Amino acid sequence: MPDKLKIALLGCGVVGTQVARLLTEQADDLASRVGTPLELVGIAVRDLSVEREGVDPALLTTDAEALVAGADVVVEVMGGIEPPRALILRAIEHGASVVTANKALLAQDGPTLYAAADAAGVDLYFEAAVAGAIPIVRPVRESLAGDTVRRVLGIVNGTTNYVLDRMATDGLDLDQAVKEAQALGYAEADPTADVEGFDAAAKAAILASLAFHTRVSIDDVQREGITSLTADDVAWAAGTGHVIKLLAIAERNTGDDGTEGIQVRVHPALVPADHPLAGVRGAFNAVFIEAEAAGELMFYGRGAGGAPTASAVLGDVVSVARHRVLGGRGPVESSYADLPVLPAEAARTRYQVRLEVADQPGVLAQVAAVLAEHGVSIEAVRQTPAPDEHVARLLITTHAASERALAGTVEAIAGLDVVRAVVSVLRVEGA
Ligand SMILES: NC(=O)C1=CN([C@@H]2O[C@H](COP(=O)(O)OP(=O)(O)OC[C@H]3O[C@@H](n4cnc5c(N)ncnc54)[C@H](O)[C@@H]3O)[C@@H](O)[C@H]2O)C=CC1
Ligand SMILES: N[C@@H](CC=O)C(=O)O
Ligand code: NA
Repeated sequence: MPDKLKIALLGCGVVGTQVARLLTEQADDLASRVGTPLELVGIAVRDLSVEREGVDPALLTTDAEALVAGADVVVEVMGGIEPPRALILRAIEHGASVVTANKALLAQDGPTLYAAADAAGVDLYFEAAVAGAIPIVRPVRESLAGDTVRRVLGIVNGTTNYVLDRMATDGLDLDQAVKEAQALGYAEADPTADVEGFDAAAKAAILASLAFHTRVSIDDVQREGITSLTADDVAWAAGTGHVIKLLAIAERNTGDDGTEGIQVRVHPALVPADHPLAGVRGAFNAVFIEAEAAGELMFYGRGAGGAPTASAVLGDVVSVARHRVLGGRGPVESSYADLPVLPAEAARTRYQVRLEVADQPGVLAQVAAVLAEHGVSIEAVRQTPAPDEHVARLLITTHAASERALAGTVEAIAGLDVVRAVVSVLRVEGA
């Protein structure tokens, strides 16, 4: 048994500071759980002069390469693609186990890192990369390894969930709610990765790879953010018994030509108010899984923040450290299925389409005819009063239709003389 394990920490920001704190404060407990002491031997930072609360300045270094070369376990919480990618590969080359929270890197180039870890026989763990503190990587990779996952629906971005929640509860518009999220430290100064769905898309790619035993990169994920949503959309959703959530969706599906594959997408969707995901408020995350034998499962908790994310990182550190003490490595994600990622247009969903039309006889028949021509079946139509007596507002809910059919339908409806505006088109999920 090694007399201690040397831990190198790369990055000392929101997450890294908390990882350093927990490694120091819980040193005795961690040593007991692992079977040998964990010694934090250094922390790679950009700027040595920045004061970091609770962090021993003597541990700081700007030489990340040298730090990595001497470590047993490397914890990467720098973020971004380079230098983390090169440093992780270097750590693996030196025989170190790696723990990372870097979803952007894993979603872009995970297979290179997994292959390197396999070749070197070391662990590469990343629980914090998906839904922060929520144990989801390990349950999907290990606990559900004997089952067949059909579908994963996740609220995996805390910033956008907070923003949508504030729009729903207090009628804030998007900009106001984003500013609030920034003030509370949820959103970055540049919130693009959150509000445009890139962060959720990276997590969707990782989750889909694990759930379906295949390889999905962020480029395979159809992505739409929340920036086109208005306070009116959110209020309408409530009026129809729904809440709007930014969902990461990964599901098995069959393409138009009968090909079995998967679809992975991120977009805002109407979720029925009685669905478990509808109750996920504020900056919380949740992942809802439908598996053949297990049925429905939901994992809920904090998906962001220094301490919650550090909790997931430390859990991984203990796991990989235990493997080093006992010899060998832990379970890895299996990737054998080689399921194709099906084109987005073949995805089938129910939709709510809101229209403003001329309030005159025959309008409904014209709109219904267009839907019928495109093979889109209507589930319900509701007419609501409009401020102008010559205008009617229609809310059409469809049965499941393909994205392609719906897009053609909406284009044709927008071209009708009697249609003043297509106010919104939203998918309905989880019904
Ligand atoms: N903050 C959160 O709530 C969560 C973060 N993550 C992931 O954790 C990672 C870290 O995130 P945060 O701590 O929020 O970021 P941060 O920006 O607060 O901290 C990153 C730290 O790494 C340092 N750094 C960056 N490049 C460096 C370089 N070349 N050399 C030396 N130091 C360098 C920065 O100076 C900074 O101290 C990211 O991959 C992020 O996606 C994952 C889940 C939640
Ligand atoms: N920006 C993310 C946090 C990290 O995963 C979020 O808002 O959820
Ligand atoms: Na997690």
